[in-house]
Amino acid sequence: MNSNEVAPAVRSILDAARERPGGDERVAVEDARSLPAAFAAAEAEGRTPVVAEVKPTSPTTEGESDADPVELAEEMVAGGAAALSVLTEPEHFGGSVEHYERVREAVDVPVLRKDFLLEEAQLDAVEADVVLLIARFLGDDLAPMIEAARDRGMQVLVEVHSEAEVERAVAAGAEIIGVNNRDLAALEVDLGTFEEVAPAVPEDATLLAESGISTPAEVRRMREAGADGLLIGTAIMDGDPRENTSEFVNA
Ligand SMILES: O=C(O)c1ccccc1NCC(=O)[C@H](O)[C@H](O)COP(=O)(O)O
Repeated sequence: MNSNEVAPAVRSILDAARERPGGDERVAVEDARSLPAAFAAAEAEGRTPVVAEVKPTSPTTEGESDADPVELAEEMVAGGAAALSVLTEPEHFGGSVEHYERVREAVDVPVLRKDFLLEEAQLDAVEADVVLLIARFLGDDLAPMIEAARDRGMQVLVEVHSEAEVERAVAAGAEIIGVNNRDLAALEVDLGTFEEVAPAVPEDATLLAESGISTPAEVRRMREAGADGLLIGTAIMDGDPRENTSEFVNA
């Protein structure tokens, strides 16, 4: 990976990620909650599968939410979220592993650990149902990181932004794939990215559309393009998280 090809904010995120320590001991997750099963259950109940994100701030957000992550998470679940995503990146997103632990303890849906993981030991910072691994940043380390996460009992969401990255993700063994509409080189969002890249994802993979989804019409657009589920942060955090989640779930 050439970190010069990404926006300065992303370079700063990666520099911080390289410095972050791992856990003291190897974790083993015995009771990981299945993300595909949670999506299937939502579908069976007529809900659009939404992964609602607890995202206190970000490089593209003004200000920082000081709301309690557990209260936010409970509101999102009450609004019908099939799963949650919790930022554990502290420097640029206001997240923490403590937020993750408290949220996972408080809810019974699968919880994605959203971070910029670069080293195997960083998987050991907290027991997680699902971890995000970003194809662009892991290069040849993608397959060993997927294996290391699975060895610990975690599911893996592999994030891609192009057809070439889909091919790499599939070759590395990815079964849950998220197409990020946010270009990490320029931090611009284009929902056309999902429409362009989704056809390259194998039918049997669980496919998520990530980033920039801000209206029910955009949820429907992503679903028509093949999304099994949607990852939505900013548009749920902005205002009433329960009402916002419910609007997307019932899109
Ligand atoms: O959200 C950002 O500003 C951001 C900047 C740099 C790298 C990653 C970033 N976001 C990470 C994410 O994956 C999003 O939090 C997630 O997909 C939700 O996106 P959104 O619904 O647009 O908040």
